[in-house]
Amino acid sequence: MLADHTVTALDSWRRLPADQQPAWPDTDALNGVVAELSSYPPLVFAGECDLLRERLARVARGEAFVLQGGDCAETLDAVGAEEVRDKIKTLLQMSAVLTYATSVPVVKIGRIAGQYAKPRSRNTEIRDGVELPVYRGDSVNGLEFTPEARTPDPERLKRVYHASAATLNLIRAFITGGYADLRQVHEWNRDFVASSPIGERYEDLARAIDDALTFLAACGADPREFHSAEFFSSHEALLLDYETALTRTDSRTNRAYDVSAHMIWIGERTRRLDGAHVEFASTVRNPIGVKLGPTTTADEALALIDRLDPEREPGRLTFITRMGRDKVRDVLPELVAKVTGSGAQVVWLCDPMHGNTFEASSGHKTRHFDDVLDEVRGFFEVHRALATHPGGIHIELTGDDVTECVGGGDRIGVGDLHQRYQTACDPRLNRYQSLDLAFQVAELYRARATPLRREPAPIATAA
Ligand SMILES: O=C[C@H](O)[C@H](O)COP(=O)(O)O
Ligand SMILES: C=C(OP(=O)(O)O)C(=O)O
Ligand SMILES: [Mn+2]
Repeated sequence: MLADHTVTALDSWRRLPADQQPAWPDTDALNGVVAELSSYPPLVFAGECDLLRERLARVARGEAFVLQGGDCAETLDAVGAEEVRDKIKTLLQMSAVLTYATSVPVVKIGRIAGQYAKPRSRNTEIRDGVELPVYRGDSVNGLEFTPEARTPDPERLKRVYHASAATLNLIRAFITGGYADLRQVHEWNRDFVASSPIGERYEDLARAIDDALTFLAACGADPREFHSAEFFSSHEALLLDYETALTRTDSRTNRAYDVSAHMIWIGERTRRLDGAHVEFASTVRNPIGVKLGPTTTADEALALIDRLDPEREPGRLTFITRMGRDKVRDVLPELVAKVTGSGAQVVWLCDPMHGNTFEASSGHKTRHFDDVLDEVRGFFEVHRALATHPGGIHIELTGDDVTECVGGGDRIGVGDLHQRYQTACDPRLNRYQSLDLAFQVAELYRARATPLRREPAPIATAA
């Protein structure tokens, strides 16, 4: 179905400034790796990318909700079955909460199976007077603070390809092998319920889902309907050599697809209109996301639509806004109003993580659960006021019991951060905080349709 990679059409980005690319010490070595990757099989199929685009089109039309989540930075040593299962489990539990409470389909997209490259604020890091290149994700260099580990090594790109393939293989096995069967709602909670109020709240919901499934079965519904779920992969398309090497021309349509993931997104630091990342994304047919930070102007958003979604095709373009809790209510309304006014039908997601990062007194990079929730609340308020669709959330999370973000139902404090601070880059919500957030988002979604001001009902008078 997929023909050989044709270099020429896909290399138009090379003429343009490409921000955040590693300083690979040996260009020949990089080119050798790129040539090898270009001959590897696709990680996902073009038809699957099309399916996600159709699912996202429903979201753009206001008929479905997106849950996109996973690590800030995946690491090559965390591709075990347990790690992948626990992330999937967390996303499935969140999705069950959201689906049940919102009564709309939840499109599940992992930041997974390819999320290995990081844009950074600085090029170097100084520790005890020693200055080394900053960690840029496992596809570029190692986290360890040594000159050897921090030197970019293109061989890592091949390791990332294989790790992504292994992760996708596990995901496909879990999802189609019955693990995502809705009748497993209790199973996903098994190690959680006794110990926590959120686990208990989830268990109540799982019982309600069970009852609903029993009722449907009694009505004659086919239980196989609930056997598997749809799950899609995504990552930031940062390293353009890697993404180009994994781009193939689909022989059905003769269009190029980046077959490293179903959806790719452009980060806040690389979304410049005259830059290489926007150019690359414009040449592939996958659903595309763009992160929009607080300095984004409405004109920039409209120009991004012209570049990335010239045909105004619902599902093609997703704006992932990450304004910060203190700015979302001021900045987002104009963007949403002007984009909607232009007639474009984009998906709006809220990333409440990246605008709310701060350094705790302990020195840890962290986020407060209340700030995360407040940005989501602001996002819902803005969409409610404009009668537009709050399409979903984009979260950094893990299935592990980490202590990286403060607050939330289990009240992690700054003094607790050192206990299990395991992230390779940004602080993630742990499983408890993620489920907590899902319950709160579900409530916000349910309340979204309520008019802001209710006029008193007219009193009926007898004729
Ligand atoms: O994940 C996002 C960015 O890569 C990350 O927030 C950058 O962090 P830095 O400011 O520590 O470089
Ligand atoms: C780098 C990231 O975000 P942003 O581009 O929004 O800063 C990220 O999603 O990890
Ligand atoms: Mn991040």
